[in-house]
Amino acid sequence: MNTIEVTNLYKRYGTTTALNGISLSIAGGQIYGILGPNGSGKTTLLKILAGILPPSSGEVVIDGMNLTGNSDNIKSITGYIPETPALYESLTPIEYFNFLASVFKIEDSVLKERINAFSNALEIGKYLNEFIGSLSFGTKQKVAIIGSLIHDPKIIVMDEGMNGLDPKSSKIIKELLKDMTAKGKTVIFSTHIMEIAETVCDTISILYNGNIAGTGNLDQLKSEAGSNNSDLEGVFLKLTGDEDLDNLLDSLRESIK
Ligand SMILES: Nc1ncnc2c1ncn2[C@@H]1O[C@H](COP(=O)(O)OP(=O)(O)OP(=O)(O)O)[C@@H](O)[C@H]1O
Repeated sequence: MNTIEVTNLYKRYGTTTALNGISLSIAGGQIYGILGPNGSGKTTLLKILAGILPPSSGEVVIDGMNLTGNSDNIKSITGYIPETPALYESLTPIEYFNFLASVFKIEDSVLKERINAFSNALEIGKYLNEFIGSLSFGTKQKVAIIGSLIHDPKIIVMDEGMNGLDPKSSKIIKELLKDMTAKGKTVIFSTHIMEIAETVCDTISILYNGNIAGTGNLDQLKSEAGSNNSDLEGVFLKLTGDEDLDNLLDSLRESIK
């Protein structure tokens, strides 16, 4: 069974159509990448999948539950890492994790074990009692990631969640995501970093102007784009309209000489 079925999904903000009737099937136990140029609808899609933004129309079924009327249940099985961590600056990470533990009813001993394991792996032990507002962007991102995983969610939704992480932490998170999918969990994440998408994702969907421009593994995307010799960047550019790239570069070079 697919963990997530999206059918004919639309999201409109006033006169802007951010998602233009997209359909997707996301099988469980895989890492699913959402790529797309700026403004193509990635954040909108991920927020809808995380149950924090209502669609305008269309159907989303997650783990057998229709999103409409079940967003609380869906939130309880989902961990969402936003593009920019929205954390309580006046709490310490420990206070923030304790708050989440009370929301998700996590036992003390389990909570302690998870905090220890995550904070050792991501090397944030010395910041656990500092105010979140005083932490660097990358450390806040680590706190947000730990917070989103603290209730052991079945589905992890990351919006450019590896932004700001140093190479070691990024490697640890990538390995952790692979371990999680090996245990049957599903990870959906957006990124602009082709290397991450290419090395981590089992399946990739490329969004363009609120539509799906292509879906599949790298080989399937290459044949969809008709560019068998390209890497993911080449495929991405092909599927998202690279026709005027040379003209844009030429006129830029003209203007800076
Ligand atoms: N709250 C909002 N109100 C009005 N328009 C919005 C809102 N959020 C997003 N949009 C618009 O919807 C479209 C899709 O935006 P979205 O943030 O989903 O794209 P994205 O692919 O995540 O972009 P980026 O790569 O820049 O983060 C854009 O045209 C954007 O301006």
